[in-house]
Amino acid sequence: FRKPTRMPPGTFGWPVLGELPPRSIPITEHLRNLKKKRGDIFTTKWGSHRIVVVTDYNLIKKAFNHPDIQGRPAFFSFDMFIYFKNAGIVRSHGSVWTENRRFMLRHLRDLGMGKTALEGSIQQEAEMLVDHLDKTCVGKPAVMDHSINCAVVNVIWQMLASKRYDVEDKLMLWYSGMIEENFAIVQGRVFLIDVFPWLATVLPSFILNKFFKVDVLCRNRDEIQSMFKKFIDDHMATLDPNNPRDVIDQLLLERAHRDAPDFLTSEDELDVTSIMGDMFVAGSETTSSTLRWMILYMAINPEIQAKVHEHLDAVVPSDRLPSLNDRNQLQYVDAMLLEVMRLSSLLPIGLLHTATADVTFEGYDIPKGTSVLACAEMCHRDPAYWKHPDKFYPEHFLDDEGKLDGKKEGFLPFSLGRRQCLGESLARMELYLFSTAILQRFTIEPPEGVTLSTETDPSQMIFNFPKPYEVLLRKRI
Ligand code: HEM
Repeated sequence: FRKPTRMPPGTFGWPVLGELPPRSIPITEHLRNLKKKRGDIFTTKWGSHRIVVVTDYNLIKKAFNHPDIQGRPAFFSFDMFIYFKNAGIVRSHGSVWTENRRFMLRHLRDLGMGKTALEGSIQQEAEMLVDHLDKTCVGKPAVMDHSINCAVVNVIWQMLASKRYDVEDKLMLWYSGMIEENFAIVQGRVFLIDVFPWLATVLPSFILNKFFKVDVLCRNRDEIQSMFKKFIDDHMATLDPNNPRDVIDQLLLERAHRDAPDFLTSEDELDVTSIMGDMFVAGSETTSSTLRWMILYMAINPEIQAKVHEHLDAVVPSDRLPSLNDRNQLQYVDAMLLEVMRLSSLLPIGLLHTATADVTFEGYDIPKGTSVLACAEMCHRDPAYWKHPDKFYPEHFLDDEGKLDGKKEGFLPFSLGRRQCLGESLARMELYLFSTAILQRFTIEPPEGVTLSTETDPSQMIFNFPKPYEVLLRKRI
């Protein structure tokens, strides 16, 4: 229970409990309080997990590039989705992670991530989204949720399985509902099992189900697994090795070299379904929540919205959607989007890494198995990097000549280093194309008499999701 002296300053707190973060204040505020007493790098303990917290941008960069700080902690609510095996990308480690990550990066590149090949499918979704909002939300207070999720999820469906679903499609509604339910459970009481993993083995199943909703998570996981398996079987039955259609085809062709062409080992099958699940989970709620933040910040900052409209109107004719070709002339819009990501800090503490060997870092010991936590939101609000840390100020990302400066010190919404977000280019492209399509068509306002707030729920530690809100859309073109 006692912290080894050569670990960074701090304490392991109470026996068994450690120093659990209070759920009544935001996690960044809690860590900022500890930093004041302990410094830029310090030790804490959440239940059974020893954690080294890194608050300084340059130290985070160094830590997350360290080859032995690339593992993931064993968290029940994460690992149950891969049946406690080493599979997929987000939660895998060692050679499984290296191979799967390399595969996905290569194929996303081949499919044109960050370039123009995906542009058409994102624009198609953007057009359907604005048409849907036009029909259902104009002129009255409306909640922006399912249709935005649907547009973003369709981009992933198209990329993985050459499929898309309408906003009212049963499968889309079922899938979105299930993902929403999983996020709510994972950010809730199940955190206690994450930090005290032994609870899962000692508590009777009726308590695990009643209080932690473990049965709901397991049911959702198994249903998603069967759906993915069906897609894999359909792809296997129609696969043309000379003409791969999508990521599933590419994955099957890659795995087929290992065995017979129409056969996947159960290990490979779990790996393929886990990669699919990772792309959906990591790539949908993140992007759609950032879009919801953008809409909220635009409603709250009408002068900035007016400036975005001015830039869009000057560059893009009203009879077509904004495209990647316009992007160079719409640097203010990109700066606005980066500012949305800075202030919202969707993943305030990123995803935890783990030391896979004993590491010496900055003169301190980080024993094997210790987690390393990067304080992204703290960097995003640090006055050392930002002129107006708590203000919505797109100029943070523009130089004196109004040119975009997107690689700012202190900015890490996609994390840094070897495990940096794999979908960053895709996410940036989606945020740009969806946001410009929405802002070209609509003006966003708070409903009359309503003051919108950017406050988040402090009990949600992993994601800073915007609280549900309503806005008023007015048609511009
Ligand atoms: C605004 C949108 C997004 C944000 C803010 C975001 C942020 C992040 C962050 C902070 C991490 C953790 C990196 C680390 O462990 O250090 C991450 C990992 C990851 N992201 Fe994203 N992400 C976004 C969109 C996407 C998209 C669109 C995809 C793919 C379709 C994606 C796929 C992944 C994957 C696979 C990982 C795990 C990487 C690994 O463990 O090697 N993300 N993301």
